[in-house]
Amino acid sequence: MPGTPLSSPPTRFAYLGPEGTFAEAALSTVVAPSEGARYPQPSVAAALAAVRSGDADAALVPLENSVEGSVPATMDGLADGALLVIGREVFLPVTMALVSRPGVALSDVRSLASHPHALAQSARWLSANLPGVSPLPATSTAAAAAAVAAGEFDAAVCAPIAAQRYGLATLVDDIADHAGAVTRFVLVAPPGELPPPTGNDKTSLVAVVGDRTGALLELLGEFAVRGISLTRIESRPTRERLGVYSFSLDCEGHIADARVGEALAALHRVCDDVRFLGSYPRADGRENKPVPATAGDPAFAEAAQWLGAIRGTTPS
Ligand SMILES: O=C(O)C(=O)C[C@]1(C(=O)O)C=C[C@@H](O)C=C1
Repeated sequence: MPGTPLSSPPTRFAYLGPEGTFAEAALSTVVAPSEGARYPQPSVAAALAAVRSGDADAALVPLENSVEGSVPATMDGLADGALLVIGREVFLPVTMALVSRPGVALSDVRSLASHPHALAQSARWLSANLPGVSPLPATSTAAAAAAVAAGEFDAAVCAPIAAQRYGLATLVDDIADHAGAVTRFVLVAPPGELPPPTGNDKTSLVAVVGDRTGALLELLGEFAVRGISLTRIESRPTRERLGVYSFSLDCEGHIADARVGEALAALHRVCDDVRFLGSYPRADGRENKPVPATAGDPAFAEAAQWLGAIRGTTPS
């Protein structure tokens, strides 16, 4: 079937670097550090570009966080440019450590940096405990740790592994405002062969709806009438003009399932544009909702046969 990255296993992996990011930790859950080559990139856009140019086979990029929401660079990077398809999702629990050079005390911290998502996840702690310090954005949590090691800032918010990687000392080992935060990463690659259906899959897509009454309801209806549950939906500007949006969404099921295939075909008819971003095994430890008997593959096959018999195209 046309479409997944992982049938010829990727061996060259791009990820949001430098070494010590949460993205690297997520990649290690997909492929052992000893297997394959890893190419840390300065940004999500650069990681996606490395795959599009053929310098890497696949990229592991953050898609959303349970506290801070979606990662716009990934949403937009997958919605635009040459098609990249998700072959796998990874959920990584994230712990935010406050780190500094050895010998620096919390009371010495005058400057601090991290990835905006990490700063947002620790915002309350930082304003309560470092009220005079204005946090500065870095391209990643590990980039902030490396900058602290280089003397550019006094402290960084990063993964505990980044402190080890850059020889930093941990001032406070967990400053996250919400315990149990999780970041969802996706492994993307050029279209190839799809991962086979497992019975517990998700499908991702981006749909651009026209500026007309009921367009979003129409989009949602195509899923609802086929018994398909959505697991995420959010809007992004298309950047064309105000009022025209694309919807990035995940639904339960695999494109090989009749109901999902038919829903996407219906979207293709009613939306201005639909980009299929992959069907892959669900990895958040949850089970897809039971599919009503009227929405299962046998029901679709039986209905197609019934229609074919009426039209005289298949035997009754
Ligand atoms: O900076 C990193 O370490 C990343 O992997 C990026 C990222 C993100 O984009 O959300 C990943 C997980 C954390 O939520 C904070 C930052």
